[in-house]
Amino acid sequence: MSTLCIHGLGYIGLPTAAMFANYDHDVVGYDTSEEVVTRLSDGEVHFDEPGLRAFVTQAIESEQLTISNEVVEAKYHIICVPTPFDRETKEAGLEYVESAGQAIEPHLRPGDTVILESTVPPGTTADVLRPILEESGLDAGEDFALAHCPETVLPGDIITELKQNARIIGGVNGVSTEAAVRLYESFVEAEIHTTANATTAEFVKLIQNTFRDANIAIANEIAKLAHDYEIDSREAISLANEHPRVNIHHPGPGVGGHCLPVDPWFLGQNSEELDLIKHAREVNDGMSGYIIDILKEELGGLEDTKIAIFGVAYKGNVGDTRESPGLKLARELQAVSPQQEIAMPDGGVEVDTSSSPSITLHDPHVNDQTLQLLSREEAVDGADAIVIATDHDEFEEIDPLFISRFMNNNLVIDSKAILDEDRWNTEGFRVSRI
Ligand SMILES: NC(=O)C1=CN([C@@H]2O[C@H](COP(=O)(O)OP(=O)(O)OC[C@H]3O[C@@H](n4cnc5c(N)ncnc54)[C@H](O)[C@@H]3O)[C@@H](O)[C@H]2O)C=CC1
Ligand SMILES: CC(=O)N[C@@H]1[C@@H](OP(=O)(O)OP(=O)(O)OC[C@H]2O[C@@H](n3ccc(=O)[nH]c3=O)[C@H](O)[C@@H]2O)O[C@H](C(=O)O)[C@@H](O)[C@@H]1O
Repeated sequence: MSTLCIHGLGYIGLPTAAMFANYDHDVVGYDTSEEVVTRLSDGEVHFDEPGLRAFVTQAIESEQLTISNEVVEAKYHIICVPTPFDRETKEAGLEYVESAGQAIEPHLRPGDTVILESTVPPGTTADVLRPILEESGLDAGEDFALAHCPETVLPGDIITELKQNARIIGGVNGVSTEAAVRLYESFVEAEIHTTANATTAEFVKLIQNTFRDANIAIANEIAKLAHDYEIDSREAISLANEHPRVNIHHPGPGVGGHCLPVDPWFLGQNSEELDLIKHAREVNDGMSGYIIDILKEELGGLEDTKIAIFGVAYKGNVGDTRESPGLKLARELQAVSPQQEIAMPDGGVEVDTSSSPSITLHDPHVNDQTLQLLSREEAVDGADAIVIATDHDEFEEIDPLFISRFMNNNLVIDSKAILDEDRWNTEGFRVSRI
């Protein structure tokens, strides 16, 4: 069994480190964050993912996985660091990939293999990471192997998908590809596909998420069309999907997470050819505006209203709020009424926010002190409308009769179509589905 150093112990690196360790490799998990290292060393898993705590504990207790704040020499280095998205430039930040490369370079030995798992724009492994590693005086493909092996696991089901998803591996040459394949074969149960080069593997990963994003954009546009024809978009989509070659996804409040809304931009980072893909992004980003229009129409305007948003996680049953549609909706609602500047007698200026809708947030899965999340009852107290923005299981169980006692008005926008509409109607609610 091989020695491995995993760089970055987040949603991807930590389960990957534990997986290799539980398959008898000697793994050192390295993270630059002192907090992450300390918490993991104390046996605490710092984010919410089903089954992960026990899986990591098993790996640490068997002494196959060690948590460290230092990079070590290893036969395999696997890079799972963030690739953040710059909303202004719409580009990938590669600074963490670069610093991981710089940290590996002094420890690199002939015969070692470096694998980049982070999601990156096409060309990153060959044009950004390779030159940094070659500062060591060793040649990629000759003295050490270098490959990209993108990660495709679904948050909420990471441990199962790590083993069961097909892998795409592309090295800077055939020897590099083979070295990476040999490693992943130790636990991957699905097929391992190889590509001509690392850039193809990077491209494949990005078009998978781009396809899903564009498909959801079609679903969102269908939902808006169906609304105009006064028909149920979900029923129509489900019936359309009875065709053997049609698979339309589900409409909703927009597309969240740090992958689907971001990867289409990574795909176009070094090309001028994004067109339909860019438009699909705009359709998905426009869903918060569409919900605001429904709220305005149903409430006769938003002045002095109170809107409760249920769900600020980016999707159901996770606690991650990156690119959250619920939070985007809250921000846009707060900006709906232009705040009036009032000239004061002393010559100063005050901002009158009295006409802006007031927003409350509720999410049983999110634990973020900065968001001022409220309990279910506090959030709906005096509210004119509830917007269900995430399909958490808990929301399906909400008792409309109980909720109605607190509310000032009776509107519910169910953007995920998870409520029992008849039951809510019976208790006097007007339910509008996306
Ligand atoms: N979370 C997901 O669902 C998926 C993520 N990805 C991709 O995987 C990559 C990692 O994503 P996440 O695990 O979600 O990120 P994350 O933010 O959860 O974790 C990244 C970790 O890397 C650490 N780190 C930063 N720079 C480092 C360095 N130079 N050396 C060692 N550690 C360093 C951070 O402290 C953090 O703990 C990203 O490119 C992401 O797009 C791919 C598929 C799924
Ligand atoms: C092609 C694909 O399924 N990619 C997955 C995706 O994970 P992620 O959790 O971001 O995906 P998701 O479950 O589609 O959710 C993204 C967003 O899309 C929304 N969503 C999803 C499906 C749908 O029919 N309608 C819809 O509106 C969700 O509510 C959420 O806001 O991106 C991950 C990644 O690349 O990080 C990748 O590993 C996962 O396999």
